[in-house]
Amino acid sequence: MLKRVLNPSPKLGLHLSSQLISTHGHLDTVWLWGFQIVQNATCLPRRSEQPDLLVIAADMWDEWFECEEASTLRRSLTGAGEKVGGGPTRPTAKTILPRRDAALDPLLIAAATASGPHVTRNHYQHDFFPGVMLPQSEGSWDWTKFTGQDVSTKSERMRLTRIRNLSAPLKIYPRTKKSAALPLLKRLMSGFGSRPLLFRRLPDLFPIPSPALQVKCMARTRIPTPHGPVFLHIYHNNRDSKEHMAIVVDPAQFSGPPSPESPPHIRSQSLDSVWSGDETEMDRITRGAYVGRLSPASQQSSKPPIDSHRPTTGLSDSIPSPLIRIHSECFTGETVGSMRCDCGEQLDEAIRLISQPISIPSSSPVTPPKTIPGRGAVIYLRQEGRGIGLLSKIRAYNLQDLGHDTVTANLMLGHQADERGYEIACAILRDLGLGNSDGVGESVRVLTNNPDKVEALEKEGLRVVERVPMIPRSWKARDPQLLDHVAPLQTDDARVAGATLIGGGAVHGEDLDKYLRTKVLRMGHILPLWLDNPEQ
Ligand SMILES: Nc1nc2c(ncn2[C@@H]2O[C@H](COP(=O)(O)OP(=O)(O)OP(=O)(O)O)[C@@H](O)[C@H]2O)c(=O)[nH]1
Repeated sequence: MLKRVLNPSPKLGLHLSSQLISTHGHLDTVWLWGFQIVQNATCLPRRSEQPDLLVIAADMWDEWFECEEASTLRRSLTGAGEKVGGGPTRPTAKTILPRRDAALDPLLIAAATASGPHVTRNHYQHDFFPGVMLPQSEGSWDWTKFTGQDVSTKSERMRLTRIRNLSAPLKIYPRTKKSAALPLLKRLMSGFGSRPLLFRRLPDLFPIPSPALQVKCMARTRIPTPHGPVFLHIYHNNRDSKEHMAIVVDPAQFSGPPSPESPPHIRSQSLDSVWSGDETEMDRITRGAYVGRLSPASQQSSKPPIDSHRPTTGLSDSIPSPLIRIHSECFTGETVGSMRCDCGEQLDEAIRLISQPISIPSSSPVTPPKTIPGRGAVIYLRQEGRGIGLLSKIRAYNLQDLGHDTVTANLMLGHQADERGYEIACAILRDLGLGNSDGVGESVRVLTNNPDKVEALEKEGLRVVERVPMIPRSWKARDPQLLDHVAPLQTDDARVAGATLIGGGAVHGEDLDKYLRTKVLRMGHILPLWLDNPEQ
């Protein structure tokens, strides 16, 4: 029954669930999960993600609300009894929208109801399905009806006209608290049939408590880099479907367990824990829960609780806190080698700085200082384009070429200047025993010029003992005095260029200068501004 009401076109719904969830992580908005319920009401919650949107034919409302599946759904969403909060309010004529077609078109529904203003008609065409414009492709908007006939038929011509209408130039919808896309939704739905549809965000219907954030390290492995070995950790979480990462620098782990005077190893608690009673040694080793360096001759799985999670209160004050960086994904800067920004360079520089050996002064004048390997981590968050996504960032670049700066370009596209969040990063840091939250774990030094980042970390309860600036390499090259700002200090001659940074060395150029100036002048980044012309 629920299936019939919510999903008049099961084939379409199934396709959406599987394809969009797997390939369009940034669209994990409401309606998708709504469609998941449609497919199988018993599959909730999937990795604790909750649906937000329910699409239902208005004339089926009463029937749906009374049916057994709806009760099950309500119970599974709210974890409470049947009549939660008196139930949803009855639809009124005002809130009912005319239906556009006999079969629901989830692509349009998605476009119209996903909350971001980035979801425009253009977005619908280009992003949801690569083949959406091709009538013959499987991605055409209603392939349940697709019979392979050519476009000379009347219905095909009408459909193509509709699609063309949708390709009007990009229009920016202001971001509002509720769905910014309602006007778009109304326009999309108008003129197609008369059966009314209801759109309801599930949180409006039932108060759904959002689950506490959890992160879990799914796998870890050793990666040799030009700066030394690192351990790459892949994390899953129950907030989004992205694979965030931690790049841990801690080569001391190759030399056996730490002594009581040396700092603890930086290890993931969730990775080292036992996942199930029947987990074998090989299972643990394969997912990276091993100690030392893995080789054909050395295969020792970690046995929880392992030493790295011991309290650090007895540690010598002369051992500096681990150096960390919270880095946001930048495909253009890190993979393509774009010189519009310095993100690729920053990633490389962060790993280099964290890997620098640490000199610990001796308490006695006769004993020489001790050197320990560098230690810390880069938390690599999949928040491309300061959280607006790659597609919007690319559009923003075109607006920048028209003369707008990075902040204005974001705003013109209906985004905020910065849409990132650091909750997941903090949870990952805690899992690694870093951040000294609630008195557990070490406090950290953070590599950044962005004061908002430090504030966000501190708000999450992490203890930041120092902000270490990141000076762009090209600026350092122009003004050797700037070298003083980087600690631990290394001259450029001693720097090993990261092999992953396309072109190596420092990024530079007019575009980068504009970008960096905007960061300082409009985003409050703490960076001694390099000006070619001090009069400017
Ligand atoms: N929207 C937008 N994002 C950009 C642009 N250039 C780089 N980015 C993104 O900016 C993010 C890096 O953030 P930044 O603001 O450069 O630096 P930060 O991490 O806040 O600060 P630092 O820690 O000092 O580096 C990455 O996700 C990049 O993809 C741009 O022109 N527009």
